[in-house]
Amino acid sequence: MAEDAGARVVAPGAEETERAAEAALRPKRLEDFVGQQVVRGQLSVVLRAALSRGATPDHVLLSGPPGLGKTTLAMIIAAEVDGALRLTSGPAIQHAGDLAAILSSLEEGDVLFIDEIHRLARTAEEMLYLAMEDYRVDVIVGKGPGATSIPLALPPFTVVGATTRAGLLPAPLRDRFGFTGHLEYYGPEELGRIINRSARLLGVSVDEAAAAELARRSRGTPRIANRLLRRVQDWAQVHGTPGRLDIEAARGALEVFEVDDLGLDRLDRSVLEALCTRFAGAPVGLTTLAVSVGEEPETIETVAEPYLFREGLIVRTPRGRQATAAAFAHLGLAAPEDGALFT
Ligand SMILES: Nc1ncnc2c1ncn2[C@@H]1O[C@H](COP(=O)(O)OP(=O)(O)OP(=O)(O)O)[C@@H](O)[C@H]1O
Ligand SMILES: [Mg+2]
Repeated sequence: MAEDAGARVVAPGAEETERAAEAALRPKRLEDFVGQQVVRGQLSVVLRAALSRGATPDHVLLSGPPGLGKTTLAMIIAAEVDGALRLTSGPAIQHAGDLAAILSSLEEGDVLFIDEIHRLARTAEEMLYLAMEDYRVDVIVGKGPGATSIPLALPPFTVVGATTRAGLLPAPLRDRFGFTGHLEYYGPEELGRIINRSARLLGVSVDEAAAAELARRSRGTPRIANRLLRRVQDWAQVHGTPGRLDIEAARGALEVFEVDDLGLDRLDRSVLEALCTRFAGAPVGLTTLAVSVGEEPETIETVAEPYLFREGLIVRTPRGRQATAAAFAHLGLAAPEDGALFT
């Protein structure tokens, strides 16, 4: 999700240059992880049970839109069970051999984090099934007809998979995770807590009104909340009092960086505009919509749509995506009167 994050301040993807800033704000333990009550509670039981049994915890799958804390939770899991964290990702594993090399170097109690696990190569997927279920990997030695496969036993370890597209995971892979946590968008109160925590870590003071304004406009996403906070810090540095983030600084930064009243970014708005204006409120297929706003269908589906659905700005009908009356209202447009709208 890193492609276009630089262009839009509220894009939920993480950019390379932002990694350090993000790492500094990442909670390290489960108790510092704000919100996600359900997943946090479930994970806490899974981890504590394993710890008290002296066993490695079951494999964990984390799914949800970008920026909600999947990578953060993977790191927390490793810290909580005191296991070494090994990081890789679906796209980084081009061949089964790449995965075999990683698996055969694992040590007991390691936590293997596989980001974007839905993009794993098919051959690697099959190898992973075996490794997750039987703690075994078949290493192929030699080439052609003379190649032989040598089974290698692996020490017990935990796979933590992360995906923005749980629906794309083949069922056999999904079934090998003992626990699946679905991360949901955060509410304003939780985002407010995250903003206050981050401000403390950044050594700036943010007043209540400013924190509330940022929380409301962070698109339910901690990554965006933290990013907006840093932009407000910039604004205060240039136009206000350095280190003092008040409502004026918050509003100033939000205006400069074009974050609208609902926290929608340019992509969100261009999706809404296409649905409301170009297609006049009629249902539109995903591919047509993607072409119309000049983005990949996957980006529309994983980055923009989940939040627009949640906010009731669009609905999915059997004939495609459709803008709601709330979308027309948000754009300041009159909704069509012929009852064509879904809601
Ligand atoms: N519950 C939380 N409490 C505090 N901070 C959080 C929380 N969740 C996420 N963050 C912050 O948001 C940032 C983004 O989180 P993270 O990288 O874990 O998202 P992700 O789900 O892995 O996103 P992606 O799908 O893009 O990989 C982190 O830097 C972290 O500081
Ligand atoms: Mg991540």
